Amino acid sequence: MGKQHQRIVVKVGTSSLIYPNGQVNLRTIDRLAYTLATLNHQGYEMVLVSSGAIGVSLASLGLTKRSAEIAQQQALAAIGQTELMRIYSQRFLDYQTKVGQILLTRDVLDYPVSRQHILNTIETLLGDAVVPIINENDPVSVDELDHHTTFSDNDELSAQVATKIKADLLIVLSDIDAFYDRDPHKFTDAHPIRHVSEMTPELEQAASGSSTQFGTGGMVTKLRAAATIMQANQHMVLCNGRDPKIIFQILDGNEEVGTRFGK
Ligand SMILES: Nc1ncnc2c1ncn2[C@@H]1O[C@H](COP(=O)(O)OP(=O)(O)O)[C@@H](O)[C@H]1O
Ligand SMILES: N[C@@H](CCC(=O)OP(=O)(O)O)C(=O)O
Repeated sequence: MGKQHQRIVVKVGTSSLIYPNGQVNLRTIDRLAYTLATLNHQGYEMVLVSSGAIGVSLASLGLTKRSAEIAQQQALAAIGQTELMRIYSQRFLDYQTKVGQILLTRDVLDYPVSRQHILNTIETLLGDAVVPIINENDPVSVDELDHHTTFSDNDELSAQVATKIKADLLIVLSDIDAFYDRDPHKFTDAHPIRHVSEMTPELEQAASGSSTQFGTGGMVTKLRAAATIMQANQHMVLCNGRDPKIIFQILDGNEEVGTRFGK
């Protein structure tokens, strides 16, 4: 790895952005902004796929649990997305970097015309050294019989974006150090796997769902994202988002950090 990676997509999950007590983790968000802005100044093209709209909304409303009702969740996302972007644009501006918001549904990337418009927008933002911040457009994402607009998860969304914009690397920041041979939150003897060069049924069996309060997809969706990336002959690193400065180590070629997916 190293400097040949010029276009980087970073995905950050809710469990990195929200403390277990429900408060917004401003420390991580600040370090994320610092890291991406620094790399942007060094000439990397940085794209951020950020979850957290619902988590930030729950925090601002003083709630601890998301409602099971779809319309309620969509309303929460509508409230939280503006707050999330307010925090990001403020922090990135502290580091002299502008951000632009892009909200996507699956159909937008599936249809060639809308896909091309989105790609043009992202290219233009990157050309102007602006960091696109992408999330699913939750208030309009629904799965009905003949109308599939949802990504299963932001892990999937980040992999779709990374393949469409031909990113050199997708970095998935989670609340866990690496992909393990089984869920380390359930098994204390789990071992980290440092490099995955091909998907196997054993690896798929090792991945289970989220065991945190606010995360959604767990390792299952991260492994699916990795499969999408590897099919496109691209690369992905899964690592701990506690301190996003870990991204510097990854780009410096430190192979002891997280799990690398790809040849
Ligand atoms: N094989 C595995 N290796 C690592 N983590 C796993 C594994 N299987 C399940 N997990 C769980 O996946 C969680 C991360 O997913 P999730 O909570 O959805 O986070 P995020 O908000 O970052 O998307 C971990 O905290 C862990 O409990
Ligand atoms: N679009 C949702 C995120 C859904 C999601 O994929 O969350 P996560 O598993 O934390 O990456 C939100 O912003 O709350």
